[in-house]
Amino acid sequence: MIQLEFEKAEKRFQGKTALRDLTLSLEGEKIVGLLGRNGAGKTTAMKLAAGFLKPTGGDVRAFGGPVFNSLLASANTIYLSEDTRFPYTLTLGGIIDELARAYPNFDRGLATRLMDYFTLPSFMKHASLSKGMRNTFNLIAGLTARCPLTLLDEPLNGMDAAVRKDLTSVLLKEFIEAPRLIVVSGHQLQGLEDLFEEVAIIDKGRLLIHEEADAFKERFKRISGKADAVGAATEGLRVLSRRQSLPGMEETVIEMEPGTALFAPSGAGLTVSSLSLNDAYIALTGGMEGGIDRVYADTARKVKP
Ligand SMILES: Nc1ncnc2c1ncn2[C@@H]1O[C@H](COP(=O)(O)OP(=O)(O)OP(=O)(O)O)[C@@H](O)[C@H]1O
Repeated sequence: MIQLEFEKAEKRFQGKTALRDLTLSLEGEKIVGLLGRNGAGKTTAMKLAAGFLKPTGGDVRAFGGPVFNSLLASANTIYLSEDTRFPYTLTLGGIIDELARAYPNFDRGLATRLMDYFTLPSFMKHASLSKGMRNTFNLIAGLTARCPLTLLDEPLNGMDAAVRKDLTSVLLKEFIEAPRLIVVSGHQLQGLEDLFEEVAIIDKGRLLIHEEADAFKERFKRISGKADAVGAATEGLRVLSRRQSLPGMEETVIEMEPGTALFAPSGAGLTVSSLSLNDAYIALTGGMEGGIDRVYADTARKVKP
């Protein structure tokens, strides 16, 4: 069974620690969402998993050993991001030929049909594609290579809504057709959320949470209503954000301990709703209390930064 393991993995770049003490085990055929804000360390973690970077501390292992400098790991892993470039001289058709030579499970017929569907002419050069087209081609290549470990870094960046929707379906169909461990990283993964079996959240270079996606989502609730009623219902709970929606009205996001239930008295006029996975992780990794409203309020009141 495929297993990707980070054990106290650390990556420093000239004094800057991008990732620290990351211990995370991803196991089996599933789609995992690796989420985090800008600069959290997602790409660094993905590149460590791909064996593109050498950890400066700890270990990253798959296929029976450390992935860095492992030919076995390279042959069984594919990493693609919007920054992935192919040799300038190759056309898209030429890249498909090379991928078919490199990856034994590569489904060339499907890759070609998907390229036709997404209007990616095989005579075009990769470098002349638009950002969205390049990412679409990279995602098609990454999925049809059918590698046991498939690492997709921000795969839907730059795509329009229709293409995002279609490629989300491709991702699901590909997983059903050829189950494998697919790790999808990003910070804007709307549409993909329902495909994740597990989520791992990185914040400021550290692992914050690794949990089943459904259990994770269930723990976050948005409670809105009259400010005093919201305050009473959320007393003693972990409040992640609180904002005034209208004068006297409040909207609060809370995180509950696993296995606990929320007591919201009926008749208090409270609305309790679940959060999307995206909203939940944003609330969890939120910056300053009060959000952007606070910046404007402080600026208006001339509070020193
Ligand atoms: N080659 C490098 N040299 C110096 N610092 C780096 C290098 N690569 C990444 N970093 C730093 O490491 C941190 C994590 O970067 P990383 O690209 O992994 O984040 P990310 O979560 O993928 O961010 P984003 O969502 O913005 O792409 C950032 O502070 C970044 O500036």
